[in-house]
Amino acid sequence: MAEQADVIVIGMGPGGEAAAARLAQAGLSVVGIEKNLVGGECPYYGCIPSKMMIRAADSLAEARRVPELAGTVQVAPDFAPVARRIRDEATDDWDDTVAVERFEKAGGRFIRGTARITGPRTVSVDGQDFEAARAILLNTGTEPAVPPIPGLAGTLYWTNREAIAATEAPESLVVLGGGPIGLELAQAFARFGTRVEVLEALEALLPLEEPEAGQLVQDVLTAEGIGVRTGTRAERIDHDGTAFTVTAGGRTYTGQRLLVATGRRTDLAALGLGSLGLDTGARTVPTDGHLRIAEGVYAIGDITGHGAFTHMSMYQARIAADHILGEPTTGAEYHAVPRVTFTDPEVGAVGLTERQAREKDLPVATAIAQIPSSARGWIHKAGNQGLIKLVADTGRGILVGATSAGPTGGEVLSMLTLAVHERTPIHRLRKMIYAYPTFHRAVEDALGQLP
Ligand SMILES: Cc1cc2nc3c(=O)[nH]c(=O)nc-3n(C[C@H](O)[C@H](O)[C@H](O)COP(=O)(O)OP(=O)(O)OC[C@H]3O[C@@H](n4cnc5c(N)ncnc54)[C@H](O)[C@@H]3O)c2cc1C
Ligand SMILES: NC(=O)c1ccc[n+]([C@@H]2O[C@H](COP(=O)([O-])OP(=O)(O)OC[C@H]3O[C@@H](n4cnc5c(N)ncnc54)[C@H](O)[C@@H]3O)[C@@H](O)[C@H]2O)c1
Repeated sequence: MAEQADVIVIGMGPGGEAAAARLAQAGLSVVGIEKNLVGGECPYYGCIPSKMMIRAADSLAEARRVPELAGTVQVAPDFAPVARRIRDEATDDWDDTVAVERFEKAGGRFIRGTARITGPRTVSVDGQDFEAARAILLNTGTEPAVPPIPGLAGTLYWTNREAIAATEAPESLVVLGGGPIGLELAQAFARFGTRVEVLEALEALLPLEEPEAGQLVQDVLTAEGIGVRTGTRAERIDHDGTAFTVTAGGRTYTGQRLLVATGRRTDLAALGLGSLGLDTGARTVPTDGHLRIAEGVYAIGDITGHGAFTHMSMYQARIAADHILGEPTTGAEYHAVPRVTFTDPEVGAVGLTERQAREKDLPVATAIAQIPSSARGWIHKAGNQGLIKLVADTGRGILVGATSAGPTGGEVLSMLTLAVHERTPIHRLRKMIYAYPTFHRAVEDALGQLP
């Protein structure tokens, strides 16, 4: 006999956890099922601990800038406080007791296990059956995608999970993948003294973002002593018990550790989506405006393919929960998705890149302002690399995309996110007052270059 609930939440990543708690607080009976840790990738292996590592690494980089600005300083990196902070403050030693109790206090029923959908309303968890009267909500996220490179399987390579749990910075590290995970961790470890090589298969770092941003990050990483090889796909991995050797493009790269940061994968087949008549071979699930994938079945987060970000998971959770509760909701909009890669300089972006805008056949104009040429960038001096790039739709006279790279580039992004989200006319943006001397005044410089 299946146990009844109003809502069954499968996978409690950031959005699933938030939606499950909200629905329970609203008085629905909610079963939340999680096979690993409540909260998902972000608090235990992703955003939060990686940003703690980056915060510490950036403090070292700032200290190293002192000679150019303010005298002398001796820098002796120690990874122990970072590892301790990640273990004690971020992850509670990878223990989710507090999160489980928070959900239970909200009125939810928690089940630890791997769930599988068995029908439009039914779910099975390791032999235990549940039936949802109102909705099933999927938030099962992604796992590291490990490419089938000869020699890799069976070695003790790192994914983000092992890198985040590191107790010391390795002497040397080869990073496969020049996306956000690879670059954030490459720079953080390098600033602690690790000798780092980054191998990226495509011709640019951060290939999904503007090429100017990828080039900027490549220049900065190279200047910091990180080896960056673009257009370099790993062909073979050897491990002799102490070091990894990666063969790529006729050369070899050696590291005490190997970080595989080559993207993420979903496993929709294992979730039982076939029982809903959905394509189990797909990497993501198509959702309607209210995040439904079938009548009474909702999906949120990375599996929806609208951007693998915690803020996307939380945004979609709000809409799905509103809809399940029958509250008014306008549906999801994706024209102004912000994202920030927390390298130094931070690379923030929103909406379309120039290439995406041209692929949509929009009448496109672009403008770039360099941060070092702005008053604040010039004052800032050491560590001032960055740029603002705007992508305008000249037909509608609005910004459809923007990149903000630089010191606090992710914070400067906020005004650009608002402009793209609200489709604010460019002539209105030009009439705003921009505080002097801020980094965001470079936005005004770039606006001035648009036709
Ligand atoms: C190193 C790193 C750094 C990142 N930094 C940032 C950042 O700075 N900012 C940002 O916005 N994003 C960042 N991300 C991305 C972010 O972590 C994810 O987008 C975020 O966690 C949202 O994912 P999700 O909601 O889809 O679910 P996830 O967080 O992936 O959680 C899904 C949960 O579902 C569970 N699950 C899966 N299948 C089942 C099943 N069948 N039964 C029961 N449970 C199941 C899993 O165990 C997991 O706990 C980072 C990711 C990584 C790896
Ligand atoms: N700050 C943030 O918001 C943040 C930080 C980290 C991760 N994330 C999220 O997590 C997701 C996954 O990040 P990611 O960096 O793993 O994935 P990604 O897909 O963005 O980047 C992976 C990179 O690896 C390269 N690659 C693939 N196979 C390769 C090979 N064999 N050899 C060398 N390079 C190879 C790809 O060309 C790509 O550039 C991102 O899409 C992002 O949404 C976000």
